[in-house]
Amino acid sequence: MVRPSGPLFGSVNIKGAKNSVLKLMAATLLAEGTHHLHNVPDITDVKIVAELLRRCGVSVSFAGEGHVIIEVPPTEKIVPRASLELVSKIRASVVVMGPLLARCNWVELAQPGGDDFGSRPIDYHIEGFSALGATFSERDGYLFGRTEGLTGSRVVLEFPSHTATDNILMAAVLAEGRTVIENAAREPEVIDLASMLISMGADIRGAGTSRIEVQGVPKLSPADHWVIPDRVEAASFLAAVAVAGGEVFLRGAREDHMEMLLRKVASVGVHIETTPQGILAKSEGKLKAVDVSTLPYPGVATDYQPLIVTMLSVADGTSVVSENLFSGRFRYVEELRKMGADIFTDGHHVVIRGTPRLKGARVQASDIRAGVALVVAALVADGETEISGVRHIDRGYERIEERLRALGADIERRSAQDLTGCADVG
Ligand SMILES: CC(=O)N[C@H]1[C@@H](OP(=O)(O)OP(=O)(O)OC[C@H]2O[C@@H](n3ccc(=O)[nH]c3=O)[C@H](O)[C@@H]2O)O[C@H](CO)[C@@H](O)[C@@H]1O
Ligand SMILES: C=C(OP(=O)(O)O)C(=O)O
Repeated sequence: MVRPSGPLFGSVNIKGAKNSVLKLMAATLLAEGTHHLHNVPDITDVKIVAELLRRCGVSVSFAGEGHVIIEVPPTEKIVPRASLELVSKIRASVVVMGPLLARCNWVELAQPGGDDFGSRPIDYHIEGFSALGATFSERDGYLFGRTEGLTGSRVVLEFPSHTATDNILMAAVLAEGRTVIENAAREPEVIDLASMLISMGADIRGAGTSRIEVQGVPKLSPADHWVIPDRVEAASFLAAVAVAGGEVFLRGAREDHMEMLLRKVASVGVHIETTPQGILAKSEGKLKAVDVSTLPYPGVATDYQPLIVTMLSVADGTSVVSENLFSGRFRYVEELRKMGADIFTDGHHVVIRGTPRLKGARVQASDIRAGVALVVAALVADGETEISGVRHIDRGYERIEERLRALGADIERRSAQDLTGCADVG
């Protein structure tokens, strides 16, 4: 439940990146022993990957304050299977494939289906593993991968897929010989994964560029690694300040990870100051229209798109936002319309005619960023907004309502029983 709150003030600690930590947890499978991860956010997706690792025979314990201890057994004690129950909860579970194939020479994974915003195939992952010498078969909705031992090869990605790059990288570090990944994803989270793998003894060059070279090593050692800050979480708080106005310090947020977004947000009318400790965002809540296209990193990420559209819904003028990664990522637009946004979609474009205020409504979060975008919209919506499907937000945001409330937002979490008329309350 959100009511308009006026400007936001204060400081918020940006937590560890969801899209990094899930891969780092999977990467621990590559080395026997005790791994330590720090700055791990307390979010549902982390709990699901922890459960997935446990079912593979790994021990995962949460030691408090973002410290997670992962104990990986010898190869013969690892069970390289990921069940439908877990894979269907979190698509990112596909990233256990690379490490399990590399470590155990086989893997069994429930086929990840579509997602909250459309079809998300894994053909690039499979093509990459096949180039390294794995073979695959399918039965009863499960994928079976086998290899006599992975061998380095040249992998050319048709598109710089983020998790395909992570997955192939993790498979390649223990493969025999040299692997080159061409048209690799360049996201900061790929660099974070490569840094952790290098600290474990992997030989990787070029992470963060389109060409990653890996020289396989026979064995890796356990990791002790700090997760990078979550740039999408930082952008979410930034969007909240942009629409509500105020001055908020995003402690830990890294300007070098979100340069293109910061440029766009500045052109919308938000004043940004960067310091080594984080990013200061100031806004009078008076925003200007701007056109935006989503692209792989270093372009403006698709994960920011619902937040950008929400900001532009209350900006002065008409904007066009083009979504170039996921065709189905506009489901929340209908919910923004219920809140009075003057907005329509045309193929992979959304046209937004800004209005000064929105109005409270009963709306439904369809995915993680859509959910948080509706929370942001509700900060400038007259009356009360009831957002259901909050479980999507909890996938990647730690106690979002408490942290927004600490900045002055009027927001509370109610249980399903407290809310009326909602079929699906997260
Ligand atoms: C856990 C995680 O890190 N999730 C992020 C990751 O998802 P994810 O890694 O799944 O997204 P990809 O970068 O793979 O997807 C990019 C595009 O490639 C297509 N594709 C991808 C793989 C494949 O085998 N075949 C194929 O056709 C996808 O359908 C999509 O159109 O990057 C996305 C794009 O920045 C982000 O929105 C997600 O938050
Ligand atoms: C789409 C996202 O995540 P996932 O790929 O895990 O669904 C996201 O983080 O915005």
